[in-house]
Amino acid sequence: MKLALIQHDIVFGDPEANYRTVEALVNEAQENADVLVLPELWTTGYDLSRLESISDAEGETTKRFISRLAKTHQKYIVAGSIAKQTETGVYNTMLVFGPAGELLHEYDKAHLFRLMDEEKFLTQGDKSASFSIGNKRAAGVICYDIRFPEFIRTHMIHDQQVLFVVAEWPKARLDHWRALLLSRAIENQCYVVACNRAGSDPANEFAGHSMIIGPWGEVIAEAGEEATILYGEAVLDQVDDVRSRIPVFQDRRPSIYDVT
Ligand SMILES: NC(=O)CCC(=O)C(=O)O
Repeated sequence: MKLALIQHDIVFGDPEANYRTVEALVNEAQENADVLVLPELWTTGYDLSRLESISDAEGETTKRFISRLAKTHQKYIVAGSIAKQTETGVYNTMLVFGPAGELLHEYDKAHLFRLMDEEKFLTQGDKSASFSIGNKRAAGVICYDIRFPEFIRTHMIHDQQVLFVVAEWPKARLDHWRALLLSRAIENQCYVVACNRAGSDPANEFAGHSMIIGPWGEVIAEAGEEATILYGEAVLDQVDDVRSRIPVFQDRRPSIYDVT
């Protein structure tokens, strides 16, 4: 699986500008990738107080836009997340498209991050984060979700081999970002493909440092702080090798774990 992680600087509260940037970057990145990944809330950034006017009704505009790009280039696109307006509230929603332009998966961020006021403007979701890319099982979560190992584990126990993470993770906690991603990869013996944004908004400077980590915890590729496209490859058969070397999934004893 050849990957391209589009770590760009999001224009605050300006979906049209962000569509233009993402189209150019997808056109560039697709030449060297099978799967392209975008960051969290890439159409609006964290301009949460204006979501009434700038969020996407049912995600329809973004769905049409990404579907067209996926179909034109015949690639998978893990299209980060967007602010999706619905009758029950605005959700922070991940979209995944296949190479025929088909919507494969939609996931609403389950854990809202109070430090960035998400709970004041967004509604939390409770859908599954698991999906398939071709015949490979995967899961995809959004930023703060990576602080909940029990949530990630429930999405890795059915033979999922890769965990996608899309984020707007601030520079102030870069060390947490790296440690949490490495831990999720090592404990779940899976690839972690994590796309963060670059740049800043009125409240935060963001960390960049998108990462591709292998199932043994090895860093396959890591970006710096600046806007860039990070390329790398995931050899998914290696997941089975690692899981047979240290059979963590067979050795689990869920009957003695009380996480309630
Ligand atoms: N956008 C987010 O969910 C940020 C999460 C974060 O910064 C954290 O420390 O957790």
